[in-house]
This record gives sequence, C-alpha cells and structure tokens, in this order.
Amino acid sequence: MAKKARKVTIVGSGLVGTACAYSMINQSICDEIMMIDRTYDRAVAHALDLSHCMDFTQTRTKVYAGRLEDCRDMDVVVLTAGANPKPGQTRLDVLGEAEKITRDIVSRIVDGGFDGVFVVAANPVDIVTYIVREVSGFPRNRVIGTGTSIDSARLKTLLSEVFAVDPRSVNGYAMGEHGDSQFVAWSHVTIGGKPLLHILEQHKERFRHVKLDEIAQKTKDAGWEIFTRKGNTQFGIGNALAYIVRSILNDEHKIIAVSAVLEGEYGQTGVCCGVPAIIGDGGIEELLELNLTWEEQQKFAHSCGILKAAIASLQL
Ligand SMILES: NC(=O)C1=CN([C@@H]2O[C@H](COP(=O)(O)OP(=O)(O)OC[C@H]3O[C@@H](n4cnc5c(N)ncnc54)[C@H](O)[C@@H]3O)[C@@H](O)[C@H]2O)C=CC1
Ligand SMILES: CC(=O)C(=O)O
Repeated sequence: MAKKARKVTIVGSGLVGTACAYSMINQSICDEIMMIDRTYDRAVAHALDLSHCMDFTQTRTKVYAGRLEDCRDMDVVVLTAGANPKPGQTRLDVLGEAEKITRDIVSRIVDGGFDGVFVVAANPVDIVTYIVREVSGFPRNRVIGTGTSIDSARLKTLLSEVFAVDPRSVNGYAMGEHGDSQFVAWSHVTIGGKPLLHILEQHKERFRHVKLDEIAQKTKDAGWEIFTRKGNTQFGIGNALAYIVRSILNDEHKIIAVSAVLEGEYGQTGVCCGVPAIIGDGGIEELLELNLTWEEQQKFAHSCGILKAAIASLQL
C-alpha cells in the first residue's frame, strides 16, 4: 500500500535551518526535506551534504533544494530565514528587517498553494509568528512559533542541575515573550509530579541556597550567554523545531510552550506569545489556560503589552 510521504520545507539554510534538518534526519521525523535559501547554492550545498548522512541513519530522508513557490505539497514549512540581533541589540531590534523578509517569503509560499502548518523560529519569534498569521490568512492553529519552548528547555536544564534529576523529570514553562519580558510560571513547575514550591517549603534547610529569581534570570539570559561566546545559537532551537514538527507529523499531542495567537486566552487578544499548547496534526489542537497566580498574571500582561506595542509598529 502506498504511504503518503511526510514532507517538510525549511526556509533559511543557515545555522538554525541546518541544525533543524540534521535533527529531523537523525530522528527519522519525515520522508522529505526541501531546503530553501536566498542564496540558492547554499541550499543546494546543504541539501547535498545532508543527503550524505543517509548511509548512517535508521531511515532514508530525501533532501533537496527548492524554491518558495514549490511548497504546495508540503505538510510543514519551517521558517528560519531572518535577521540575528547584533551585540547590544534585543530580538525586537531586528523586527524591521524580519518583517520585510517574512512578508515576502510567506506571500510567495501561500501564493504557490501551500496549505499545511507554518512553524516559525525567526526572531523576534512572537511578532514574526503574528506576521505569518496575518499575511497567510491561515487559521491560528496552523501558525506556530517556537515561542518559549527553548526557554522552557533551558529552565528544565537549570533545575535538573540544582535538584540532581533528569531534565525530563521536570515539568514547567517559561511563558510570554521569547525575550526579555518572559517569566517562569513557578506555580506550575513540578519535579516528579511534585510542585516545586511545595518541595522548597518542605525542605527549607536542604534547598535554602535555591534562588528562584536567579534561576528565572539565568533562563532568560541563556541565549545571550551562548550568543556572547559564539555569536549564535542553533542546536537547542534545531531540536525544539524538530520536536514540534514531529508532534505535528505523528499527531503526538505533545504539550509544548509555543508562540500562539491568543483569542481571549489569559484575557489577551491580538498578540502571539509563549503558552503551553497541545500540538498534533492540525497544528495547535488546544491552548492550555493555566491557573496563574495574580503576580504571574501581571507578568503575562506586561509581556503581552510589550509585544502589542511592537505589533502596533508593523506595516500590516
Ligand atoms: N526562536 C528562537 O529561539 C531562535 C531563533 N533564532 C533566529 O533564527 C533566525 C536564523 O538564525 P541563524 O540560522 O543563526 O541565521 P543565519 O544567518 O545562519 O541563517 C539565516 C539564513 O536565512 C537566509 N535568508 C535570509 N533572508 C532570506 C530570504 N528572504 N529567503 C530565503 N532565505 C533567506 C540567509 O541567506 C541565511 O542562510 C534568526 O532570526 C535568529 O535570531 C535563532 C536561535 C533561536
Ligand atoms: C537566539 C535566540 O533567540 C535564543 O537562542 O534564545
């Protein structure tokens, strides 16, 4: 019986796009990957290089270069083409350039007949996700930003070191902007199913050195810590993208902190930001509305306010 090939396009064959492709190949996430770049030869070269992985992987993933107009049959388009902030800039500082690039790319992909799910990593990711939704006209479930998925992974890694447990035994989310106004929803962080705040209360002496504000700050600064040393981040986000795409293609219903268009959730509309959501073959199957504390609600509203101000500056 013929099986339908699972096809993914990656727009932007730079560090993030190629890390994502490499991760998907090694995890056998899809059958075909089409690499696209403004510099066509770069996409061709990476496609060739990646296709030589195949003798050493579990399954074959066909990798080739293509163009924006060729995305009609794709299940997922991953957007990594964008501008990187320079030292001293925030992610929001590259919005002008990101807006131009994103508008052009998305309109050409949609005009070419693409009707699948967009997964966005390009920064500032929450605003770029918003732009993709506006330009594509797709329903909100089919436009997903990586949001605070990477920040949540960074949080779990930090907590796993403090509490000497596997990061996958930690559950919890950084929420809001993938940027400086993000916050950790401490009221919903659990370790082995036990609320972190209860653990700290029960074992005051043992964990008196644990400072939640410092961990939240380190979570927020983790990207910059890498950036100042090597000028980019790629592997964590490459895996985050692959994880989201896998949950879509396999209809896994993983709960991931992604950037989603809010339509009344958490009292917010007209903005995209990081919230936990169930990801399946329809894209965002459901947004989870956590019962945040009053202080967390204030932080969420503050983060949305910053993103809304940036959205107001767009040409849309
Ligand atoms: N959301 C997140 O957590 C993260 C987001 N990023 C963002 O991902 C984006 C990509 O980062 P890198 O891969 O490190 O940058 P990069 O500069 O290595 O790659 C970007 C690629 O996009 C291509 N490109 C630019 N404009 C294009 C267009 N109009 N059409 C097709 N291709 C185009 C460039 O030629 C380049 O090959 C940046 O916006 C960066 O800030 C990076 C890391 C984490
Ligand atoms: C670059 C970026 O957004 C990050 O690694 O967090």
